[in-house]
Amino acid sequence: MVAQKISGAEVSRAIEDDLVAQVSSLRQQHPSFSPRLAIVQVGGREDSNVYIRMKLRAAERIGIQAEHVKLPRDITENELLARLTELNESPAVHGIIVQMPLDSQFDIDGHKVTDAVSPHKDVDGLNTINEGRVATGDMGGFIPCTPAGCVELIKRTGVPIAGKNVVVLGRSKIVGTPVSELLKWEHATVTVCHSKTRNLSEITKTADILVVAIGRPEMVRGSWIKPGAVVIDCGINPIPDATKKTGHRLVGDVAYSEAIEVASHVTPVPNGVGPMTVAMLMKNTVLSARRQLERLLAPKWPLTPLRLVPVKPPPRYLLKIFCLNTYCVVTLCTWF
Ligand SMILES: Nc1nc(=O)c2c([nH]1)NC[C@@H]1CN(c3ccc(C(=O)N[C@@H](CCC(=O)O)C(=O)O)cc3)C=[N+]21
Repeated sequence: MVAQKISGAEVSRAIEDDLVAQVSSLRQQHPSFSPRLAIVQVGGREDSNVYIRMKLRAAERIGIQAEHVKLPRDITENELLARLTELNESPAVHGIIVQMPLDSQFDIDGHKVTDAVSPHKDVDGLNTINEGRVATGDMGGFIPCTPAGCVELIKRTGVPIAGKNVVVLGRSKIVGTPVSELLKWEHATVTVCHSKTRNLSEITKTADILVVAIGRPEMVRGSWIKPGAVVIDCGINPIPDATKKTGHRLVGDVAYSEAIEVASHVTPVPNGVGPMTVAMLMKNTVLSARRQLERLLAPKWPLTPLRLVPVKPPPRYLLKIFCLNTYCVVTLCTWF
């Protein structure tokens, strides 16, 4: 049996076409409105540059204004957090992502950074609030892009997820953990494996659907895969290849040529999960823009007049003086 290749490139194009239509209908209703995405990069990792370029190009194709906020390697944590606050507060920005991993001179806490992005603009779905929503089955926040792309690809195979045995290799914040939760809420029975898991290949052989995100080139061999399984490969590993102009080529975490002989469906690398990550980021950005527009236009009566006046509560000492005054006046009035 030779597996079917699941083309992420094709599916992501279809998603983009749909987004183009959504953006143009938004523009028709509100001509001055444009969805806007800020991509924050600390330092200049070569792989991040490539991914960001992919995101900028996709945004341009769709009609999303993307802004590449490039910050130096020696930026401090506080400066970075301040920059994120500015973007959170800017009404023109609908989506914010901080490209991971940070290429910083300092030891910046990645969780703190992703949590500094407002949950309303967290189109990467990495804020703890959005992660928590996904974990508890509330899909009303933002769903992380690579995991959302994986689920979309599985659904497009037509293979039902409910009741299936899913094995996820990897427990990262960005892929392994959220993809296992999404599939759990799609009613699969999910096993999560990681670096300390014993008898890995025995467990992967039980998977009807195998999702791999471990970052080791071609680690999953054909013999690890159950015949007829769906295999989703999230790995992107450059390996030296003298025949290429760049001196390297990309391989996944799965040995593709072996998997294709055993599985029913396999995602290739490149043109598998990678383009889906980008498409889902664009989808979340358009969703975020629409939500923010709706919030802006929602009728706020009877609070509207109050909102028009920026009311600041008076300082405590003024309140005290006011109370004391009232007390004196009332007391004096009762005396006379
Ligand atoms: N906060 C954050 N959000 C991310 O979404 C995020 C991140 N950090 N860190 C790194 C990963 C990786 N990632 C990819 C984006 C595009 C391709 C992509 O388009 N890949 C092409 C090939 C690209 C190439 O030629 O190198 C493909 O697979 O066909 C892959 C991977 C986003 N990531």
